[in-house]
This record gives sequence, structure tokens and C-alpha cells, in this order.
Amino acid sequence: MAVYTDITEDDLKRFLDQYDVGELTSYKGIAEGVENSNFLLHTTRDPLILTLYEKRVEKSDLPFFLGLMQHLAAGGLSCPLPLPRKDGALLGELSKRPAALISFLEGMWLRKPEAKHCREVGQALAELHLAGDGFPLTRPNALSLDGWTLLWEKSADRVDEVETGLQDEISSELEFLSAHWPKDLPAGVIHADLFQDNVFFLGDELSGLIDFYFACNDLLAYDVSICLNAWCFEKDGAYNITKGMALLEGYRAVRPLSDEEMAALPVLARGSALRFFLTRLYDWLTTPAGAMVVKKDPLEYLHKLRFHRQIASVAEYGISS
Ligand SMILES: Nc1ncnc2c1ncn2[C@@H]1O[C@H](COP(=O)(O)OP(=O)(O)O)[C@@H](O)[C@H]1O
Ligand SMILES: N[C@@H](CCOP(=O)(O)O)C(=O)O
Repeated sequence: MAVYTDITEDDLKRFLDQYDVGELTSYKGIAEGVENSNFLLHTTRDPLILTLYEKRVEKSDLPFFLGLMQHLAAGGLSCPLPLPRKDGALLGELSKRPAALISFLEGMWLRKPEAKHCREVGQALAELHLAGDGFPLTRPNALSLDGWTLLWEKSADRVDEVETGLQDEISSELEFLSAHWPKDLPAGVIHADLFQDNVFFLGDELSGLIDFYFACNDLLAYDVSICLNAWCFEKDGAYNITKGMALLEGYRAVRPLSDEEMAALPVLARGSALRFFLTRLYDWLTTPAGAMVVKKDPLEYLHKLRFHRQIASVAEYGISS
């Protein structure tokens, strides 16, 4: 459960006094998520989500994240909206953390997505990429090559606690990616964490996207590779080409991928697999034993990385020309 910071009812009521959201009737910590502390609030009006921003979120990035949700929603994407306080500010403070109230999005995330859901995710990702156009703020991806190197430097000494013999493999992978990372592909605003728990469905219909706290400017096809990794592998580690095909077709129906973007997918997917391996590894090694958060398995992403390394043709992802 990701509640790193406790709140008291009195503090919460004082915080809510700054908003025009009705009276608090109940609140509870949300038993999901990894990065921030989230609470579901019920009031005499609409339900709300309260987020307290934690370690990996820089306060200076919050205007980008909150402004982006407003921009995307205005562009027709279904995503939560930050609520302004009575003084107009989108951000306040609670329990010594930057804190925001955002609208509650109806829906549930899918534990067992099928190919038809992957198609919708591909479509929604492309819609997000198009809707991001014209957003005036920028945020470089802090979790790209330089960020991976920093994370690796902090974890390399203890990587054997996860699997022995990984030092050389990960170091060589970083070298390979530094040498081969594409530079001239279309770029824009990306979600950068569009995993299953960040996509809500009502029945079989995608109802919206949440959790924009890794969003940044980067290669659009890199975001596609993140989704291939997150949505198209089975629990036993096998890549599901039917899901891959559906996700890519859904995406390309809204925003075509150029030949260069498609050819770059194996390298991009190696990069995105390494990115999630490294954050999970760092968290695995540093999260205190009693923390109320479910630690995610870094090895899942090591296996995905190895899969992408042996891709001979992008047809193996399910790309039909
Ligand atoms: N706007 C929202 N509407 C409904 N539920 C939400 C909303 N934002 C977050 N949640 C709930 O909180 C959980 C954690 O949110 P998330 O943003 O993924 O947290 P974290 O950034 O800590 O990973 C989600 O899985 C969902 O259950
Ligand atoms: N999606 C990441 C972890 C970030 O969690 P989220 O709750 O913000 O989606 C991973 O799986 O490693």
C-alpha cells in the first residue's frame, strides 16, 4: 500500500477549508500505487483523490504534471483534473508534503487485459501524444540514459542480492544503449508509465488514464515501447504477439509510426525494460522492510530486456506493414 505519509483528520479538514469541495465525510489511504501517497476522500459533493507527492517527484515539476492534465483534458483526453483552491492555486501542503486534490475518475484497472484492451490502450496512447501537442511547458525525461546511469551507480554494488552475475550484463547494456539510442525520431509529451494500473476501464471500454507523474518530453515511440513491455507479456514471461499486434494497430490507427520509429522499437524496448528494471532494483534495495508498499520485482524487467535483445525483426512484435 502506498501511503508513505500519514495525515490527521484535523490537518485534512484544515487543508480542505482552502477548497470549495463540500464537507469531508470520510477518507482512506489507497492500497495501490508506488510513488506517492494517495487518499480517497468522500465529501458532501463528489469523491476526490488527495495526492501527497513523495521522494521521486520534484516540487518544481508539479506545475508541468498538473498543467499537463488540464491541457490533455481540454484536448479531449479522459484524465483527472486538478482542482483549484479558492485562491486559484493548484498545489497546497499537507503533512509537510506538496499536496493536490484531483478529480476522481470512474473505472477499474484490469488484472487480466486481453488483446481488445491492448488495442484501446494503443489508441489512447496515440491520442495522448496528439493531445500533448501545443502544451507550453517542457520537462526533460529524468529517467533516460543519464538517469539510468545514476540509478545504476547507486545499485550496482548490491545487484547480486537480486541475481548473481548481473554487474557485467547491465553495464554492457548501458554502454550499448548509450551508443545506439535513437536521436532523430518524433518527440513530444509522453506518459512514460502507462502500465495496467494507470488505465481505467468501465466494462470493456477504456474510461481514462491516470498518474501523469513521470510524464515528460521524449521520443513518442519510446512510450509505445513502454506499453509493449507493460501490456504484452504474460505472467510466465512470454511475449504475446496477438496483444502486441493489437496495441500497435490501435496506436497506428490514430498516429502512424514511421519506418524509422518501427525499426527503432527493439532498442527503445531494451531501454524501457532497463528503465523499469533499474527503478525497481533501486526500490528493492532501499525500501525499508516495514514500508506500506508492495515492492515490484526487478527480474520481470530483466527477462523482458533479454527478450528484446534477441529480436531479429520487428515482425516479432506483431507489426504488420
Ligand atoms: N483520479 C483518480 N481517480 C480514481 N482513482 C485514482 C485516481 N488517481 C489515483 N487513483 C487510485 O490510486 C491508485 C494509485 O494512484 P497512482 O497515481 O498510480 O499512484 P502512484 O503515483 O503512487 O503510483 C490508483 O491505482 C487508483 O486506484
Ligand atoms: N509502473 C512502475 C512503477 C510505478 O508505479 P505506478 O503505481 O506509478 O504505476 C513499475 O511497474 O515499475
